[in-house]
Amino acid sequence: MKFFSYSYNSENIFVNFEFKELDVLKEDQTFKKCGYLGPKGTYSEIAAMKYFGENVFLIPLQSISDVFEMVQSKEVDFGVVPIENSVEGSVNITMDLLFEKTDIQVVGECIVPIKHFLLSYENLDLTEIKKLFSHQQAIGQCSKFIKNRLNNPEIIFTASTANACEIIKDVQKSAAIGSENIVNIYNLKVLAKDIQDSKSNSTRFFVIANSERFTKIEGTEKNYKTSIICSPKHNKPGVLYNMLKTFKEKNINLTRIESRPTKKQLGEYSFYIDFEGYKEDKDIITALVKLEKMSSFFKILGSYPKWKERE
Ligand SMILES: O=C(O)C(=O)C[C@]1(C(=O)O)C=C[C@@H](O)C=C1
Repeated sequence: MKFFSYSYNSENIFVNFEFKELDVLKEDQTFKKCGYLGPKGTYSEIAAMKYFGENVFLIPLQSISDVFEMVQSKEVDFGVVPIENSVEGSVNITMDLLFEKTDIQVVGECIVPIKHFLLSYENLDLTEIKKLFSHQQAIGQCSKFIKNRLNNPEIIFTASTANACEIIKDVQKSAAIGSENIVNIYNLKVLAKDIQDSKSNSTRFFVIANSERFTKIEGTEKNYKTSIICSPKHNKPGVLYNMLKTFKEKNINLTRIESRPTKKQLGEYSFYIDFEGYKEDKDIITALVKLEKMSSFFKILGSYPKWKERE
């Protein structure tokens, strides 16, 4: 497995990155390792720093799928992946990998306010931008700004916002959408600030770990959340109603419900449900046992302390 490695000049300005084999890190067991969607300067990195502080060694990876694989193979102890945004909704790749991958547990959540910047290596007027690069989620979160303030640039989706900043280096009259953090890393010019459509734009991230390794992260039981996935056994009237009734019967408060196609047959869905409480609470066990009996697919993703901003 490869990861990004960075070089900086004497003024601490990013000059280059290269891929290195992960083996070089295996020697260093002092820090826990956390993989995230890189390169350096992504919102995923901000989420990882916010969640772990100085307590982990951050390893930028090339895709969300690599983050899952590295956690699965225990090459890293944790992974941080985006799960949903307040404007654009679910991050489908993460949803699908949570469904598909075994040995993965959700052990934490983190919410990051997302403030997008329009960045370039050139001093351009907004209407001079011919090509605009960024992650699909970021482009979606700035759609009004792009439509109203730019002159219909070609839009190119990239693996991440930071990846967009690397690519535009070699493209004339181009700009990227990314975070404020990235400005100094790549020595970019800021063409516009706060360009997201919603002032309260924020993204929720999951912290994942290998289920074999994981021991409970401390929190007071009443402040836990649990995430599950279930697909109803039969497609008949009232199925979803009956599933949700099991939560009402035990007075369990749902905080999110989303669906994804099962990919087997049109019209068949899996439901991703988050609710308050710990997976080993008595009432929650009762509700989940009942729910599992109604499901053709059932998976407890994990219980984790509700996100609280730290002072
Ligand atoms: O590209 C990045 O910077 C990421 O960390 C990915 C990602 C996402 O997939 O939603 C994370 C937060 C923002 O919503 C935009 C992009």
